[in-house]
Amino acid sequence: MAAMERPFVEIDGVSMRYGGTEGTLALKDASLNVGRGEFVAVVGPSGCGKSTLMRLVTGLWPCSAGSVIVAGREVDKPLSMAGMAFQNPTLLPWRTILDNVMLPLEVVEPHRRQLRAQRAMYEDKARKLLAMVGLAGFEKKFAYELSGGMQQRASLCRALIHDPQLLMLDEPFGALDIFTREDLWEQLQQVCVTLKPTVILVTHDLKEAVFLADRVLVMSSRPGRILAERRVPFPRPRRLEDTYTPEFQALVHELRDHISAARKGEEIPDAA
Ligand SMILES: Nc1ncnc2c1ncn2[C@@H]1O[C@H](COP(=O)(O)OP(=O)(O)OP(=O)(O)O)[C@@H](O)[C@H]1O
Repeated sequence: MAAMERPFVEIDGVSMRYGGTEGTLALKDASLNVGRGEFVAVVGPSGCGKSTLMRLVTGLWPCSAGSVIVAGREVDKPLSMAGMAFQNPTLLPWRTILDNVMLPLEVVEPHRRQLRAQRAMYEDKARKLLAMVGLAGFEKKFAYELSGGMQQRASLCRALIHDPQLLMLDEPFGALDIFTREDLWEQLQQVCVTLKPTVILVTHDLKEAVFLADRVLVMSSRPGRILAERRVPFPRPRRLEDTYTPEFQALVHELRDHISAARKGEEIPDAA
């Protein structure tokens, strides 16, 4: 039998308290693993610690207890290998869209070293990513000239430009209308099928979680920990029409029941 591959992200017994011993306990004894190339969605009640979990995995905050290991290494500083996109696209207003997308290349090695000599190659790559999300022709525009959805697509390209092995998405489509959001789900799915990064997506949208993820993890109310997980059995590529099937809707409802129970501090016994 082939040896089991070590998970790409290993979170073991992590606790996190903001603001000293009397501060807010955001996470308590949270554990989860994510396989290399796996797409995991994290859902849960508001304020349960989802964004905190993202900050720990990317090394933006240290954990108070437990360990976070990514690609076999303990995370003890910000992870440059991760690509990140958040609810707010945070594009720099004085840079063109192309230059915004290329920003991580100025920071992350080995790209930083190679950028000057290979600028044309990197620009070509940025253009291809922009084209993949429907932004061909907008390279020289500034953020204020783009709609919110277009800015969000550009921020997704910026998260992907340095071929991140790990993609961390914290409600990246939360501020968008449903049509733009669904459009971006399909584009993100396409990007993931092509580039195969390991992805952790935080979302409040259960349909989004089931459409995109290989596995959905449900967190408890604060202090957060993983209460339940569901593997999403639907084959890829998934189509928006699939979201109307009884199987898809049943899974969304099951996750909703878990979150309702979590909000009341209850736990649904695992049927599996
Ligand atoms: N910088 C901070 N300082 C102090 N407390 C914080 C800080 N960031 C988050 N918290 C607290 O930690 C808890 C978890 O916050 P977090 O943002 O991780 O939750 P979340 O699940 O992402 O929330 P939401 O779903 O509403 O976005 C909350 O009670 C929040 O008030």
